Amino acid sequence: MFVHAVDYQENPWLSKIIYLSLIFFTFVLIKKWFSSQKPFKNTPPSPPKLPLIGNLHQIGSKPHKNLQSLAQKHGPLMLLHMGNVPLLVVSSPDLAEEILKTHDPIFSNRPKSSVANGIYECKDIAFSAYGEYWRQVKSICVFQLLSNRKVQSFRNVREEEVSLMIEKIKNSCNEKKVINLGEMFAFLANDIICRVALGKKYNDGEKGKKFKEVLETLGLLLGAFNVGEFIPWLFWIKYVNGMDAKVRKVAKQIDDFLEFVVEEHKNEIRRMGNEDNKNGKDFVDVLLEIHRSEDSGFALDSISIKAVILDMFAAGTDTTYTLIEWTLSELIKHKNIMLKLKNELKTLPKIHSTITEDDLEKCQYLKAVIKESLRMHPPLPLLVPHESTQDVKLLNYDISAGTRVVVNVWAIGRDPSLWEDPEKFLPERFLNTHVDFKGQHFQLIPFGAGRRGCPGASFAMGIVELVLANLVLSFEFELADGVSNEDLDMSEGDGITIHKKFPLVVIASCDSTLNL
Ligand code: HEM
Repeated sequence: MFVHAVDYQENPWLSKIIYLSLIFFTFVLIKKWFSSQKPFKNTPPSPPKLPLIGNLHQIGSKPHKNLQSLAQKHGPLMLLHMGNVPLLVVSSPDLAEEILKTHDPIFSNRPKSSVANGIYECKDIAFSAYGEYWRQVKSICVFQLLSNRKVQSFRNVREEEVSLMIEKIKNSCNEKKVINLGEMFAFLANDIICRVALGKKYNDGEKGKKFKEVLETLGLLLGAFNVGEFIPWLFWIKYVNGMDAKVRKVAKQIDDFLEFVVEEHKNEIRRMGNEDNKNGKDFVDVLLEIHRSEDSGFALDSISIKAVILDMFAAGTDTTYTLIEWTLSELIKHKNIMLKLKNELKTLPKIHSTITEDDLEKCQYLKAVIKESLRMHPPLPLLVPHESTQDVKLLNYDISAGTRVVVNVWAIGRDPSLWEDPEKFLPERFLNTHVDFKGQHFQLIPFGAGRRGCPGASFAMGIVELVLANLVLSFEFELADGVSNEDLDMSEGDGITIHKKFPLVVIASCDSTLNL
């Protein structure tokens, strides 16, 4: 076969056709290139970003504060780029409602966390992907572990543990001992959750003590920055900087302890012959019952049981104790508010040596104080990140599937267009209003809202109200080292849960006006 060379000069039409085809082809290529670079999407305003890292450098150690400053410049719906990952930052109640109510099903996924994945393969409630598995474990949590009836059934546990703590503080009064209340609240929250979830405190033995320490490490790891989650080709850094090894170690320690607890429960049930013979079922009992039950229609395997139990500690301890610590700190700092609350507690129909939960229903000022504390010091200032599963429009902006979303609850709580004097602690603003934290009023959503909202709010409130009421009624507090109460340092620490930077350390004296 022989192909002739074409003489273009002899055939001018052919050269024109080739020339036009080339122009057309180049035009198509350029268009394609541009559309792959810029999909002509109307994306929300973004701060300028750096190559490779995007806006990662603007997050800092206090993300809620830095994101608030950025939102003040770029608006309440802002798109950042964390390396390769788009991050939508929401800082107004209306937009929070769009995410957590109007488009809730689209935004109910969680981004994959390599730490949670390394512990129980994200089979817990907080980190599992939105889907059938999450729906099943969340519904077990809402209806069988943390329902109002179940929370009520643990009332004696709360009252006993709070009484024990009050006794401990009373004993320190005579000697004018300096006490670290921050630490006491952490032990209290942990002990209550231990008894409710595992059936006993486990704080005497080595295993229990170690578990508390391991949980603290887990909290740090969950809050630690893992660059590989944002810049995928840097995935190997976690192997070099020791993060992967730490996660494996913590995972093993957690599993050793929870496996031991679950086995103990199984043995006890075997000994009794039937789980129904057991008085007062704890969470492990309830989960084992579902595991065994054939008609629940859901296979709860042993990893899921341990993952759900772990969630109760990881999500419930830190958040609850930090709220108690911030609220008491605000009360100590504001003498007039402390007095007003004391007076409300003293007017309860009957003063017991300790207040019980029945009395608390009537305490409107106590409830207002706690709401004000949640407004100013939401324990999780950025909610837990959500992730969109479909493209969606918000305020006419295009939001792509796979975008991470954080709601800056802290910034909403301090927005001067929503709250008068937002930097002042004024519980009165919550008297005579219906504004509550149960996920209906988007200016106050410290527990989130919608499908992914916190299932532990009433459990936590049961503890927080009881502790504060008893402390305020029973004691006067002064700060150690002669610092005046008004000068109490209210700086925030770092981490996903915001604690006080310096724990609340006080000298307590028994309130002389009470006949205790
Ligand atoms: C003052 C105490 C507490 C606060 C402020 C709090 C706050 C929150 C927040 C903001 C979320 C994420 C909501 C979202 O993603 O939109 C959450 C989720 C969760 N909380 Fe709480 N929480 C508290 C106590 C508790 C307690 C005591 C428990 C259990 C004993 C608990 C269990 C959970 C669980 C399992 C989730 C995950 C829900 C899901 O992803 O579907 N929390 N909490």
